Amino acid sequence: MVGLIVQAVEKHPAPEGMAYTYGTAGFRTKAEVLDSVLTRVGLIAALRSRSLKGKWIGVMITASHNPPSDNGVKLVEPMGNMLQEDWEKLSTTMANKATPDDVLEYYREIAETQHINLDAPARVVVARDTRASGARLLGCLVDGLKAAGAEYKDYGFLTTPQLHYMVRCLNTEGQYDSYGTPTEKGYYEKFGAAFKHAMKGKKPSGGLIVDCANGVGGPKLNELIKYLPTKEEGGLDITVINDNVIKPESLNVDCGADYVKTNQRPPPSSKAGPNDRCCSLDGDADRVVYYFKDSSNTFRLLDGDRIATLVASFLGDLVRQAGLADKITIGVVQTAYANGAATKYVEQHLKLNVECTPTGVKYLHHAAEKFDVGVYFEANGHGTVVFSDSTLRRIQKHVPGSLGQKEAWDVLRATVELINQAVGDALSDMLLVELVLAHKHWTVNEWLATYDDLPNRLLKVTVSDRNIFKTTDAERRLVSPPGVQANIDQEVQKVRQGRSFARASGTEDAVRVYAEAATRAEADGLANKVASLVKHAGAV
Ligand SMILES: CC(=O)N[C@H]1[C@@H](OP(=O)(O)O)O[C@H](CO)[C@@H](O)[C@@H]1O
Ligand SMILES: [Mg+2]
Repeated sequence: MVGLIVQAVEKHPAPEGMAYTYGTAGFRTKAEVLDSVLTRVGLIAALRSRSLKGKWIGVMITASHNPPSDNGVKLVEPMGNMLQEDWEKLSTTMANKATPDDVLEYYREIAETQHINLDAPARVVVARDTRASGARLLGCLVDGLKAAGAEYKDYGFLTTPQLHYMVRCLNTEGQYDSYGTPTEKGYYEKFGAAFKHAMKGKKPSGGLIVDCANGVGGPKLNELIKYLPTKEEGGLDITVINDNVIKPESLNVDCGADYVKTNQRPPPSSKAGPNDRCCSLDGDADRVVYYFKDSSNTFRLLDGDRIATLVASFLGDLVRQAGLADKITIGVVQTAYANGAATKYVEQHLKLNVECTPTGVKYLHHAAEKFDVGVYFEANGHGTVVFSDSTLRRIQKHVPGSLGQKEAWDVLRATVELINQAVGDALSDMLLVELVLAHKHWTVNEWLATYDDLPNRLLKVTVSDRNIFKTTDAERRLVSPPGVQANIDQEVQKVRQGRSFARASGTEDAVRVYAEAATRAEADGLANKVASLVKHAGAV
């Protein structure tokens, strides 16, 4: 093994002057400087699996919504969760080891400090999105896996959530909590059947246009459609657009969830008419946002906040109608970027608990796990619903007291199956939204009418060192640099329904400023004021 590790690391030398960090989205940067990282990640994945007695660990090669020339890699824990924080640190240190000897030494050090038996089995499952650099990076990863003596399964192209699904299925195979069959067909069958069952013959209103960002979600959605009830059977009428994976240079270019959310407009290629229901996935299909043009041709976005409120209200209704209201509590988890109107709607109208966490799916997921049913979404469309084990048992064991209760209970159980609980999944989330709209007999207009978003603005400010901006209270207040928060508070007081905060981005070299207020002019004015406070404070 020693010789093999040295050989693999020698084959993929680390470029000089690079500092890699395992961040919110794993390692992510220009694809051309990632070879050495992938080989080292192969070693880390093997160690992580060995530390968990040979449980399957996932490795996904993707850079999600980033440009085609980027790529990235992230590790997936056995139940399909994001990598544990202490292993993020080990991964970062390993990725920055320069020479084969340094790598080998650190490999042994991890084994010693983590009490890992290096002869124990290691199992790793791998997949990638459709980027041109994916095949080469897979080769670098496999060199690391082989050198560490890991058994590995390569699923080829998958969406990120599909890979999470495989990991969870492989680790629960044959157990009481078996998640499903660890094959692509198994994934489509599970979610297709759950959708059909939960729909209970309800008819969707109108068709759905799905923009797949020219990413891996395109071919996977085209496959999933084969497992859904057909249009003739009263199923969904889905039109797939931007599903060209033959030209990887078109990935995320003028299309996809990030484009739509950031630019607040449909992809230029969209031919949707007024009130046509549209949604966009991102490049690895773990995010989705809905939108439409209203009768006066105004663009209307239905983002992650809207999906969370829609789903929470539906689950609340089902739990009540099934006679489970006093046994199951539902909570909604958001970040500070959630629109204030969405938070108010959940608290005052849906009468559910809301928790706010720092940015990053791992924080939301963790907070959601504390509720019986935790609905979490970032405003940008990444999220899902998690059910605690005891809640799942309570639902299974429930004895409905009437025919009406039984109907709701049936739909509730099928809805649980439809939700990818391992991780936010654009395909499963999309089916969930379609399910709720069909059950409520709602068009996008009724969905939009549930509350009015406060006008808001998100700005990026470049400063010399963003790390001096430190926050508290789920990133909503600055504690450093001193005095800045007091100035922000003063500006917020000057506008109606004002709220604003500044925090250092975890994925870009910038400070993000968010502001919302009663009117567009007030929101823009507040954002600009706070941005200049940040700029000034960051100039030192
Ligand atoms: C305002 C915003 O959208 N922030 C994004 C962005 O994080 P930043 O730390 O804000 O750069 O990337 C994260 C990873 O994809 C995502 O989880 C998060 O929602
Ligand atoms: Mg993504």
